[in-house]
Amino acid sequence: MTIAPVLTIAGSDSSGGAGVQADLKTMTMLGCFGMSAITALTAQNTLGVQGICPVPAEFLKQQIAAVCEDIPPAAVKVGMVYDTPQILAIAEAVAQYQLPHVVVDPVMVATSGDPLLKQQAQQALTEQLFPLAELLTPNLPEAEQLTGTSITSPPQMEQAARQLSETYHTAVLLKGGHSMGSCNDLLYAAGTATWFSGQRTDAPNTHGTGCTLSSAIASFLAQGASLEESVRRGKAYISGAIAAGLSLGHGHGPIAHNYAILKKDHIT
Ligand SMILES: Nc1ncnc2c1ncn2[C@@H]1O[C@H](COP(=O)(O)OP(=O)(O)O)[C@@H](O)[C@H]1O
Ligand SMILES: Cc1ncc(COP(=O)(O)OP(=O)(O)O)c(N)n1
Repeated sequence: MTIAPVLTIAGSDSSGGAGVQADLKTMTMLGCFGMSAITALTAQNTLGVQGICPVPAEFLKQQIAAVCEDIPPAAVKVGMVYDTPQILAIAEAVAQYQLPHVVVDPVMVATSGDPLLKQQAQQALTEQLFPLAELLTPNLPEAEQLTGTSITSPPQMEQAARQLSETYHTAVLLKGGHSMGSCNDLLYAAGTATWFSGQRTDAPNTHGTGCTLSSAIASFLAQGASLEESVRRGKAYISGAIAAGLSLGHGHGPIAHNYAILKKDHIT
């Protein structure tokens, strides 16, 4: 029996909705073998982030080496990274192990408003990590911060995705979850813009949607799908997991990663 191994390099979310926990659930549900190198422990729930305990860069490197020297991943998702030494360690590992299909979710601030990346590390993230990615998956606030522009319309989304793609020589999926209307995402790859439309589910429970989408795309890439097909299937998975209507916690609750095997009546 063979199964595509996928590595997530990301932070731990104690409440299980985002970060490494969301990534491993996603990879498992999509038929991959999930592996992890943890950048930070967060004390977090649906109301916000109460604490962050970063992992030393040397130990992060040791985790990545332990995985790559034994079970080489077929794709890698990079999520929350905390500081510049961690970013340099990841960039070094990507080069050293020639890691394939690197999907970088530029997590800067949680939806709760809590910062997850040290402010001084943004330059290292864009200069060291972005150019190594096959795909970047910013949300609208992240794309606004990265381009220094305001993005409030589909043409502005196209302009921003193109700017990021040309600056960092990589494909960009600009996610529309933070827009007011439909949840349409834009893939800009090799000079071509492709829209992936999505109906908005009118519910506050979207904790971990970005983590889930990026690890779903990495999972499909690991299984040999093209970038466009991976985004299409990732979008279908995230839409179903949100629409399932899981309701947990007192704030922005998590989504149902295992919706495909749950009976609707059992989702509370
Ligand atoms: N309420 C919603 N209904 C349907 N899809 C959503 C909703 N919120 C976000 N999405 C989708 O979830 C994915 C993650 O997007 P987004 O929430 O913008 O990212 P992030 O979690 O990084 O802030 C995108 O495909 C987006 O369109
Ligand atoms: C440990 C950890 N990593 C990433 C996030 C951000 O998750 P994301 O899916 O981008 O969005 P929200 O959950 O903030 O809506 C996180 N919260 N924790």
